[in-house]
Amino acid sequence: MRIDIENIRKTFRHGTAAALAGVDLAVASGELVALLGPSGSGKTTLLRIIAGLEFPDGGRVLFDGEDASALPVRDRHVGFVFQQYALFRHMTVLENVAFGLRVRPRGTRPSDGEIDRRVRDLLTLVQLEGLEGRYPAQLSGGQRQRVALARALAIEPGVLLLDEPFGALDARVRKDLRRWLRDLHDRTGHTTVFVTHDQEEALELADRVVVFSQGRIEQAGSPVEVYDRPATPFVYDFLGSVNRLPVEVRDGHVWLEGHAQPLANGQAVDSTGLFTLYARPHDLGIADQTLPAGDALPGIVAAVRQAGAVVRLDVRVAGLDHLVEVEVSAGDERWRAWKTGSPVALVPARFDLFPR
Ligand SMILES: Nc1ncnc2c1ncn2[C@@H]1O[C@H](COP(=O)(O)OP(=O)(O)OP(=O)(O)O)[C@@H](O)[C@H]1O
Repeated sequence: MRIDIENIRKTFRHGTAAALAGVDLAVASGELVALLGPSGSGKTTLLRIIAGLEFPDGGRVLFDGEDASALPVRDRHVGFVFQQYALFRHMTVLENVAFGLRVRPRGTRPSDGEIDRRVRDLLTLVQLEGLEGRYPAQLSGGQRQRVALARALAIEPGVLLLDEPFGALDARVRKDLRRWLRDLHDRTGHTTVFVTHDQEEALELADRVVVFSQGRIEQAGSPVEVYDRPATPFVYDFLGSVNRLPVEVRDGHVWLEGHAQPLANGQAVDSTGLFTLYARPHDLGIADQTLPAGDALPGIVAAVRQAGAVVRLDVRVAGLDHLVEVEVSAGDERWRAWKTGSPVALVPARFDLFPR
């Protein structure tokens, strides 16, 4: 099922600012989309509006081109897993998953045999065969999440909505469930929208990441797009580490304030004025001292840390009140020669400039 969200606005009665200040988003049928953003940015409100648990002040939600804005939850055919809608404690796994089908009106309710067959198929799909008779208290956190997903899938929804589905679980289980959910999605092809404030979860799991800030979409794009080509300083900061350098652009070159040597290895820049240069630690190269340094920024190594396959350096640059973070591959053997106090020359291989 395709979802179109058109100019959705919502202000809560006691809220000071708009929870959603005009949001447009199209989710293609079968797409897996992550809504990512800091706490309070409006992600859950949008998910609840898609589900029909909340109504907007303005704007429309369309399912497959049909206006669903006025439809109540039960007529939207959405399956959802919200943290506050926990499993029923007094029901077994089997009963929990069957619940959505059993409460259907007589005319549309499948037979008992059909419900049983469907529930057992789903438990196989979520890899919980053999646990049908257990109660939620007798399951691990990850198993409970999978029961909740099976329960959401049981009604054969057109859309699956997940609010921080793995939020309360430890890192290891989250990682396993993430891989499992991606696999499940690829097999079932449900249009899925999930909310997370975990960047890694969004980047690893989703086809498309929608970054929220203060009730607005900052950027929507593939994980590679939002990570490698952030549209705004906010997206740069929110998705991973970034260095910010105060620079001036003149004569087609980038100059760090107070430095006589241009930066950026001769890359032509056509604007002029004062900017902040944004560069990820792994996009800052270290010039080989045996070659002419070219346009590079001299600095002194303040710390070297190896973390598995990467090596992180903190570099002190004259005139900057913070250290510059650089990341190189541990496969680059040069790092073994770098010690605290070593002189190095930084070259931003890839960067963005935002006006100050
Ligand atoms: N029922 C409500 N009544 C009043 N204000 C609300 C209500 N629900 C949400 N808000 C406010 O709307 C804004 C957006 O909240 P929302 O829950 O959508 O954010 P979120 O991005 O999902 O955050 P989190 O990651 O913390 O869940 C916040 O300022 C929040 O305080």
